[in-house]
Formats: sequence, structure tokens, C-alpha cells
Amino acid sequence: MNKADKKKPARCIAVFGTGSDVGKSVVTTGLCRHFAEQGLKVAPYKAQNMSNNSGVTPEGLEMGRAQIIQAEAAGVVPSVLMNPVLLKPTGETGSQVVLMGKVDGDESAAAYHKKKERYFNIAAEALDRLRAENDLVIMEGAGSCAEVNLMAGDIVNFRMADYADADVILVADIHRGGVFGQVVGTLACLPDHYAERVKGVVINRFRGDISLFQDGCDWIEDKCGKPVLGVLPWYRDFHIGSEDSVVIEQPQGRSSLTGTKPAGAVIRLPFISNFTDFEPLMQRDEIELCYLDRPCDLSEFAFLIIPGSKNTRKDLAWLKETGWDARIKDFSRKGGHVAGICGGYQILGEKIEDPQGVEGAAGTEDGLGLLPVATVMKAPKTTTLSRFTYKGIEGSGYEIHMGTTSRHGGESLVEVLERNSLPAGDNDGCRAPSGTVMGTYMHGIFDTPAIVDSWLAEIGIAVAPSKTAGGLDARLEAYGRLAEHTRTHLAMDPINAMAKGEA
Ligand SMILES: NC(=O)CC[C@H](N)C(=O)O
Repeated sequence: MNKADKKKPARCIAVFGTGSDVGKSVVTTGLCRHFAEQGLKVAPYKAQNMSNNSGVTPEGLEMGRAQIIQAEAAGVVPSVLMNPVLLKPTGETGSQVVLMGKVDGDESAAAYHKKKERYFNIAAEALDRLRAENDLVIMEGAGSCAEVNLMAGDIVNFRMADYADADVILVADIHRGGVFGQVVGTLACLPDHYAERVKGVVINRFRGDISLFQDGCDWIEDKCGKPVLGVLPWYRDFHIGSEDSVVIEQPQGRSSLTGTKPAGAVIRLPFISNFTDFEPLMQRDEIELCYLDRPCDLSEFAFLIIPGSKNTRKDLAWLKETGWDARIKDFSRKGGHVAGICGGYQILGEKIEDPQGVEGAAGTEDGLGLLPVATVMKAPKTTTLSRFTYKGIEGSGYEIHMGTTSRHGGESLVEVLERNSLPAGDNDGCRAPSGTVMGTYMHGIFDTPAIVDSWLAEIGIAVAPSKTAGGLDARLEAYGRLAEHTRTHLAMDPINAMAKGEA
């Protein structure tokens, strides 16, 4: 190829926030879908994600779920280039570092900061590759983009936008209050050459009559000299990773239940991971679901779920310290249905050994003993996209774990057909002889509506076979609606101009 034929690197638009959880991920997803519908090849990108909600790419590599969702919305295959650095917190001050989809080790926050240059270079190289393969990259920032103390070592906000010569859209959250201070303050904290990158402001999570906010937009434009690109009404029709974290950050517990339907509870473990597993249950009309963080009377619940955990033994110790263990065992003894996914499956077993300390200090902990299985933690980590059957119903899911679990009683829960596109021909999980306790490594098991129908029927909850689309079909519809919402409320001309490098 001679130089003239060489494609110019894709333009980048960066979606940054005035704080954490202001809705960057949803805006990024909406823009990915919008530009894909315009016929562009778009890739999402977040240099560094801190999350225990991860997923698996078709090559069997691990990355943040938010970027997997965004890739799906963009109609492209998820790739670790879209999230080259993933930090999975395993304690207050440490994380497992996943680099380009593979575990690179466990780091304390202090040690991590010392290696930031290396991570920046890896992330920048990933971005270069994405820019070479796509027409447009929508970059998402992390937290507040104006953390002055972190700016010099930053790898995910303005330093990356500078590297990519990206135009920046600044998202502020009016719901949490102080939106004017958020915008003015953020811009005031930025050095001029960063502030100049901000091409407009999006006011997110508005509730009420938007026309009454016109004065507010005018004020921001006057004060900051930046256009307000739109005011987005709070959009509750779309769920994505961190957007939902409020349900687990401030679990409403039983107070969120109406008491008119059979109810299930998910235990909000301190190191909960992959809570997106339960979104399909949240959306079922036949049941109510809540997250519980402290032990309580469980007699009104039809089922109890123990979710995944980034630190299974610590969470198990927590269940014992708080008295949850006795409650769970009592619930099960009285015939209540208990299900565990991944770390929750390990917790329901008899024993968890970690001889090498791959998750915290080396040691062994007795499990709750409700399933005849035992787990040993060891590297390498399993990361697969899997196809399986549950009671003959086919589903797809993914497995992400260090632990290996062996079963010596009961029966297996799912037949695994394929892992990472290769025939598997084995099984996973366990159903206890009583039939009321089950566990599996299969994340996403509830994504297939027919499996949820079957499982609820087993529990004795009457369900009509679900007619609504599940899994990918349902998500594709949701992305379409989100793109429409984005176009309806944002000024698309300036945003389209950014994509062309004409802003
Ligand atoms: N996602 C999970 O629940 C992981 C379980 C456990 N921490 C393991 O790695 O094996």
C-alpha cells in the first residue's frame, strides 16, 4: 500500500463526565448505535474500566461488560482493544489487573500507580489499532474528568483524549443536584488546552418539563462559552452495568417490594460481581426481586440467590460474620429455593480452598454445605463464551472464574455444548438431591426467557410462556430505542460534525 492509500485514523469523540455515574455509558452506547445506523463502522473504547461486571469476547478474553454492550450496540464484535485495562477490585485497596483480556496480576492501588505509564502505552496502542480498523471511535472517560491530582498519570480521560485528538462531550447529572457547579467547576479545574477540547455539554437525567430549563441552558452557555448539546430526560428503559449499580450500592431491601407477587432476593455481597445476571429477573412481571444487604426474615421469599463474587472466601466469611449463613441454611431447610451463580455456586458448596492465595490470603474456608461440591482456586482463569442446555432448553452464557469445582453428589445443572466455539461435551453446576438448591458457573443463564419460564415453574411460580424477545434480540430493540432517544434530545448536527472532524 502506498502512503496515499493509507486510511486516516478514525476520528474520536470522547464522552466524559463531571463525576462518576452521571450516565456516560448510556450516552456512549446511544452514540455508538446512532453512528452505526448512519452506516459508520464505530467502536466503543474505554482505556481503563474499574468494574467487577466483566464479560468474555469471542476469543475467550475478558473485558468490561459496558464495552461489550456498547460494541453490540455498534454492531461490531467486542474486542479487548475496546477495554485494554480492566481493574477488578478484590478489596478496599487492591484489584486484579486484567490487561488485554488476561490476568496480569493483583496490584495494590499504590503499585498500580507506579505502572501507569506501561498501562497508558498498552491502552494507546489498542486505541491506535481501533482507529485503524474503524471509521469512528466513541471513547468513554472514567469518573470525573477533572480530578486534578490524577491528571498527570491519567490514562482514561483528557490525556487519552489529547493522544487521540478527540472532541469531548461533557456529561453532567442534574438529578443529583448542583448541575451548574458541576459544569463550571469541572471546566475551571481543567488546563486551557484540555478545556478547549470540550465541544459541548449534555445535561443528563432530567425529570419534568424541559422547556422550563431553557434559562439554565442559556446560563451555562453564557458562563462557560460552551454550547449545551441537549438535555436528556432520564431514560429508564435501558440498563447497562454501572447505570444499575445504584440498586446494589443502596439496596432498598424489602421496602422496594409491593408484596403483591412472589418475591426473590439477591444477597448483596460486598464483592458482588456480574449482577447483570439478574436483570432479566428484574424485568419479569410475574415476580419481584430485591437486593438484601443485611440478614432478615426470609419467610416471605420464594427464592434466594447468591451472586458472583470477586472474592469468594471474603464474602463467605462476611456471610458467617453477619449471620446470613444461619438464615440461608434455615431458609433452605424449610424448602426455600436457593440458587448460586459462579462465586455464589462456590459459596453453596462444602469447601473452598485457595492454596496459592489467588484471591487474597492463602487458606481454606468451609462453604455453606448446601451443595455436594468443593472448589479449589487456581490459575489460569477460565474465560469462555459458552452454549449450553438447561433441561433441554438451549441458552448462551459466559464463564469467568479462577475456581475449579468438583461435584460428588446430586446432578449436574447444565450440559455445556460449546466453549469459545469449540465443542465442549461436558456439564456444569449442581442440583442438590432435594432439588431445591442449585448452582452453576454459567453467567447469563437467565438471559434466555424459556429458561426463566422453566425455572420459575419449578419453584412453583405460575408463568405464561414469555412472548417477549430475550437476550440479543431484546437488546437490539433496546439499542434502537436508545439511539432514537439520543437523536430526539441532543443537537445532532454538532455531534455529527465532530464525527467528521468538522466541529
Ligand atoms: N465471577 C465470579 O463469581 C468469580 C468467582 C470466583 N471469584 C472465581 O474467580 O472463581
